[in-house]
Amino acid sequence: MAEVNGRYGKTKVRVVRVRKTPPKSAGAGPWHELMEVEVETLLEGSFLEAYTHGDNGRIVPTDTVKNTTYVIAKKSNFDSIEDFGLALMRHFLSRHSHIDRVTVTLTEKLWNRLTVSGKPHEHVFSATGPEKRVATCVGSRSGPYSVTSGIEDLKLMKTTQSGFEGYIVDEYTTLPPAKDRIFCTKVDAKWTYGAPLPEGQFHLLHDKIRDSMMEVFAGPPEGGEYSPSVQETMYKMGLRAMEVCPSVQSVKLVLPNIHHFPFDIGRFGLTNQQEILYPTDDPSGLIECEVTRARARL
Ligand SMILES: O=c1[nH]c(=O)c2[nH]c(=O)[nH]c2[nH]1
Repeated sequence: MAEVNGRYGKTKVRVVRVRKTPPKSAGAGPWHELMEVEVETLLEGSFLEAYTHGDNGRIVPTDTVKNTTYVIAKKSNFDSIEDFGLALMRHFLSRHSHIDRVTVTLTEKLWNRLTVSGKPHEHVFSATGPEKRVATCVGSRSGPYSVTSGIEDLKLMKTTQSGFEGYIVDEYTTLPPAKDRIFCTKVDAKWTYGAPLPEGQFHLLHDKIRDSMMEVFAGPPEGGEYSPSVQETMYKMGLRAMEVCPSVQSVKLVLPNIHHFPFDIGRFGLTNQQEILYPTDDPSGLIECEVTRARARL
């Protein structure tokens, strides 16, 4: 005997939504808002006879999943990818009683409103990147809905106030201790909200959490703050995110350490105080951390 489990849906559904609202001032044109998002929706439920017997009677076609993504984009007046994902998830759970669980994963490519002659333009935007906003919304019939939000591909570099010393030295160690080095990384941060979900607030919270983590990475504007390792800095970033947003239950960070080696200009009679460097993409350090809120004692 064999057991079967399966889920299916549509991936890489690309949606651009232009939200059109009335002019902000007399004589101005309508005010547009732009969102570009790639959506993946996966369904689980009582349709396994499609796998075992070729019976498609309980299959919502993946083509319909794609079309529904565009319809919900039009019908639901969402402010954030999280609210879009929740609307899509709720649609499938309420429409089809045999669907038990829906997972919607959204990746937003960011656009900035263009400033022209010092004024924000009503309907012209410039692409930013490679930073992306991401979210995964999971809804099951039996349990609470869950939302994990995050940032991917945000490249950061700190040109001082970082070092790495005091590590294990053995016969294979060549790394010199550093009191001053470059700290360059590409932030992948994911945080999970607890119940009740902050629906309608995700956009604001994203900015608040992102800012709080950037503040920790950077330190104060004058003088910054010394980072003794990627490990310590990312732990503090996770802690701060939970501090500024009480509904965040855990934060997971994955930070590569993108190495920048000082180029040896000493050979030419010049000194190099972390001024002339060569970056290497491969290999990089890869450092992960998950910080979870301690449960209150009963
Ligand atoms: O912040 C760092 N953490 C490490 O674990 C490590 N290892 C290494 O070679 N350089 C660094 N830097």
